[in-house]
This record gives sequence, structure tokens and C-alpha cells, in this order.
Amino acid sequence: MTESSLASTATPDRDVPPLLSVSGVRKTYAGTGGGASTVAIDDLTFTVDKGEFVVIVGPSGCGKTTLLRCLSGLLAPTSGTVEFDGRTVAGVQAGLGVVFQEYTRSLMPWLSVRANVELGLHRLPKAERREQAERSLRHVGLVEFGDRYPWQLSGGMQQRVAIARAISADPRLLMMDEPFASVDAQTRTSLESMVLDLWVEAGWTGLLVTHDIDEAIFMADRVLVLSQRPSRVIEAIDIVLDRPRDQLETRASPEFQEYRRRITALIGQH
Ligand SMILES: Nc1ncnc2c1ncn2[C@@H]1O[C@H](COP(=O)(O)OP(=O)(O)OP(=O)(O)O)[C@@H](O)[C@H]1O
Repeated sequence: MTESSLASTATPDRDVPPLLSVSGVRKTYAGTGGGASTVAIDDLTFTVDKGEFVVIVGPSGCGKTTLLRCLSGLLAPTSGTVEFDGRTVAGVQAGLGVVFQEYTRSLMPWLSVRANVELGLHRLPKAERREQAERSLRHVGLVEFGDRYPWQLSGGMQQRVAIARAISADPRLLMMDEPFASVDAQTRTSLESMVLDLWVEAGWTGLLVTHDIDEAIFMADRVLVLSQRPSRVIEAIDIVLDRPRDQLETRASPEFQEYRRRITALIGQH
């Protein structure tokens, strides 16, 4: 699949209740050995509509990973609520896929690529599990690498395996925490385009966190700009750029430059 091979059909559906509702979420980490506690995120409120691709951008250390862990049920917020499809998130939730930055820690080195993808499908009978894993690997262009081990693949390919695992169970919402931060620049742009193609094709809702402003604009329907820690949403910006987006043309457009100027200024002021 190439970045421009698919026409964009995924459009947010704002006539139905939001798929994800985040209300007044705050997370404080207790200090160790009598030290001061850390307020990582403070009173975060926003929604994500079905079919949207929302990107959260904020400075390093502002609490993005903490937020994503709270949203995915891996961490309990200190206060506030997270609702996914109308139900309060508490613990790991069916229908939610997560991709982390560090693929070397999320993939099992002693399992083949195929077996790593099948890990997300353990509830299915074996034949179905195999079929769905193959389908996911095909979607990320790695079907012929199923018998290899993760350490036999490049970093970008390993992250594609992690993405294949996350999408294999047909999530309704795919959350991604700096998924392209550990790969080289060229691989990064091709992974960005691949994820957008998958989003259009499969119709899940996307929520990505990054500190890369250009990446945020390139990917998003809407960018939520976070302040320095303790983070809160400074502004939500609708990104009105045609899809499918092209890595060269879209980024060179005057509108893209204007979004970049605006978001850079916002982050600099807070
Ligand atoms: N388990 C923890 N215990 C205590 N403090 C933590 C813990 N995890 C994160 N923090 C603190 O919370 C703050 C936010 O961290 P977090 O990793 O969520 O930020 P981030 O925006 O994802 O950072 P980066 O952009 O560098 O990845 C930081 O000050 C961090 O030191």
C-alpha cells in the first residue's frame, strides 16, 4: 500500500455520542521515600468521535504516556472518568488496541512474528487465530515474514508487527503512544502513511500521542495541544487538509505551515 493509494472515506461521525469521553482526568504519582508527589495530568477533558483521527501533541514529559495509560485502562486515574462506548474504563478493555513506542519491549523475542500477532487473539480457535494473524500481517506488508523472529527484522518492521498485533482483534479504537519515535526519519514517514491507509481501510477510530508537531498535523482530523506538566488541553484545532495526504505535498502546503506556526506558538506560550 502506498500513502496515496486509498481515497479517504473515513470521516468522523459527530451525530452519535462520542466513542471516548474523558472528563476531568487527573493523575498524581505518589513521591517515593517521603519525596513530593508529581501531578502528571490535571483536569483533562475531551471527547473522540467515532471514525475520527485525533492526535494529542505536547512537550516532552508533559504527561502524554500517563494519559494514554489512563485511557487504555492500564492505569487508574486519581480522579475523573474515562468512558469508552458509554462504559467507564476500568482495566483492560475489549475493543481497544494499543501500540507503544518501544516495540522491543512489547514483542516477545522468543516467539515468531506470527505467534506475536496471535497473542492478541488468544480467545479464538487456532485456525481462526492463524487466519486473522495472516490477514493483519498482510495489511502491514509482512505476510512473508511470519516465521521470522522479531530480532531478525529492522526496527520499522518490528513496529509494523506491533501494529499488526494491535489491529488483529479489529479494535474500535486504536491508541498509539509515540509509535514512530524509535525509527529513522524515512521509516517514520512510511509508517505514518501506512497507519493512515489502515485507518481508512479498516474504519477504526485513531488516537495518537506525539511530541512531533508536523506528525500531529499530517495525521490528524483534530489536534489537541497539551500544556507543560501538569498537562491540560490548551486548544483543540481542527485540521482541514485534504485526504489522502501526501508526505511531500501536504507538508509543503501553506495551510500546513500555518498549523505548524500556530501549534508551535501555543506550546511555546504554555
Ligand atoms: N510511574 C511513575 N512514577 C512516578 N512518576 C512518574 C511515573 N511515570 C511518569 N512519571 C512522571 O510523570 C510525568 C509525566 O510523565 P509521562 O511519561 O507521562 O510524560 P510524557 O509526556 O509521555 O513524556 P515523554 O514525551 O518524555 O515521553 C513526568 O514528570 C514523569 O517523571
